[in-house]
Amino acid sequence: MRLFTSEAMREADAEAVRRGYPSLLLMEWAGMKAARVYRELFGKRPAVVLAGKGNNGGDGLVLARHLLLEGVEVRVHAAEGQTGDALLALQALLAHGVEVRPLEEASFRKGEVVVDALFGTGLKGPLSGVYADLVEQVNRIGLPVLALDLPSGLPYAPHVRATATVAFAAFKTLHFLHREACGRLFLAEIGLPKDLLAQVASQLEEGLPLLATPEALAPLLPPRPLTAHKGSVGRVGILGGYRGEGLRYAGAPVLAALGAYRMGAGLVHLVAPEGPLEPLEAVFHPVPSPTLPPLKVEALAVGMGGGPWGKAWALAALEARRPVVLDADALHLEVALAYREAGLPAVLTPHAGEAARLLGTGPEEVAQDPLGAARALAERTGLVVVLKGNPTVVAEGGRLSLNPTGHPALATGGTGDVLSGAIAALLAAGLPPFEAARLGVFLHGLAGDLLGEEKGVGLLAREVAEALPRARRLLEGGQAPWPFSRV
Ligand SMILES: NC(=O)C1=CN([C@@H]2O[C@H](COP(=O)(O)OP(=O)(O)OC[C@H]3O[C@@H](n4cnc5c(N)ncnc54)[C@H](OP(=O)(O)O)[C@@H]3O)[C@@H](O)[C@H]2O)[C@@H](O)CC1
Ligand SMILES: [K+]
Repeated sequence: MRLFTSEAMREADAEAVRRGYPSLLLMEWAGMKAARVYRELFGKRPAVVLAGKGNNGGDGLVLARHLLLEGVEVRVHAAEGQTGDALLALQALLAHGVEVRPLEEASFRKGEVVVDALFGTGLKGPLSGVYADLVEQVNRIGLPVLALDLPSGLPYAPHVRATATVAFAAFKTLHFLHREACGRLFLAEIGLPKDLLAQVASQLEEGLPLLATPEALAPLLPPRPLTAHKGSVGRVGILGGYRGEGLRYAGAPVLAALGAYRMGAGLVHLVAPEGPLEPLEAVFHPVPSPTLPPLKVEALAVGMGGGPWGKAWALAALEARRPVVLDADALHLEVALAYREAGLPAVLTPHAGEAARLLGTGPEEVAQDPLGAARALAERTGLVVVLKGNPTVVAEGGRLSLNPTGHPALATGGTGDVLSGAIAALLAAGLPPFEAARLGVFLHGLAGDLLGEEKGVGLLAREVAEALPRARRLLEGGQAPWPFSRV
């Protein structure tokens, strides 16, 4: 599924009009579908609708009319100065005898639901003055909020924090970059000519990001035939760990090994300094320094807990000439460029801080624009980039994919090591790096979701590895939960 930008959405709107499709019909459907979501979530609770003067406000005025017709008590506060379709929506509402009061006089009553129809895709900069005050008041007041198309103010601050958001025609990247502000997500089809969105998406020079959906990912799962044996389904080498200068990183490679096995690896070779013999299922290659012993593997994960050895591990692993996941201490520009030079498929898995170091910017800049940062790093290195965060972004060249799974409980030591091992297992099973990264990230996030729901905060990384088979089975069985509902 493609995620639209505001510009792409405007282009879709314009293309519909060029084809002779009346835009008022789109607005009518949008308001009607939003009213349907309102009734589903809030029944007959009274509504207070806040409408801007643009088309987002127009959608809100249509919703007000539909709620009214269904017997819901509605109060409306609207900005002045509607034109075009929004003006027609206002006239239709006034014809029902509804009083429309100024936005400045907006007030809120106990038991009401706020409908946020102030701004959608047409917002051009941060809110200020009366709009900023209103949005802050809505957030403070604690009533449930249904946002139309986008929570008003996004991507800037302040913005509405909604209970639920109904996206019209397509999801926008903002919905998945700001999940917390959107609440529950609904996608409303609003009657655009059938092939139009796909046509607009295909014409854009800079491709639209993908959303990683169960539908797209399930077919990538490596098959497990009856004849499978441990040498036929992917063998993984893990190179990591560090011992010296009063420091010892022993756990990270073990967690990566668990991630690989739980993602279905047939055999894991663990190359690490002398340490605990875990997991029992691995083949151990204790080494006194970062070197590459002869290994029969189809893919490698390198760098977890490597500390000052990280770069040496990564450069040594070049000799294996296998697809590789480069994580943590192996993340250096020089290393990435060496893999590119060697023509070896590699997946880099930085968090915001590591990505900032590789790009020569600050973590704040990366967090502000994760799509741009992931794309820039993928272009600079020529490799696949998994920029970990909420959401995690996977990039390869100009291709971008946002991941909708993942739980705040995953923010704990070692979960990144599990992810590296899991992606390496998928590489070893033969998936191309972009696909291995998308699938690994999705299942790792889903494992976190399952555990987060059951146990809440306080997970151990090894538990995330243990939950990977359950996540995989849900995806295989077509039961991986959708991150949204359609109306
Ligand atoms: N695409 C589709 O297929 C369909 C789209 N639909 C709907 O249309 C929505 C987009 O509508 P839109 O383009 O009219 O923009 P919208 O979000 O209402 O805001 C524009 C207004 O905001 C103002 N304004 C801007 N920045 C500001 C600021 N910082 N601070 C203060 N004011 C600011 C700006 O003022 P101006 O700059 O023009 O003076 C203008 O008045 C979309 O989200 C969806 O809900 C549906 O109806 C069905 C089909
Ligand atoms: K809105």
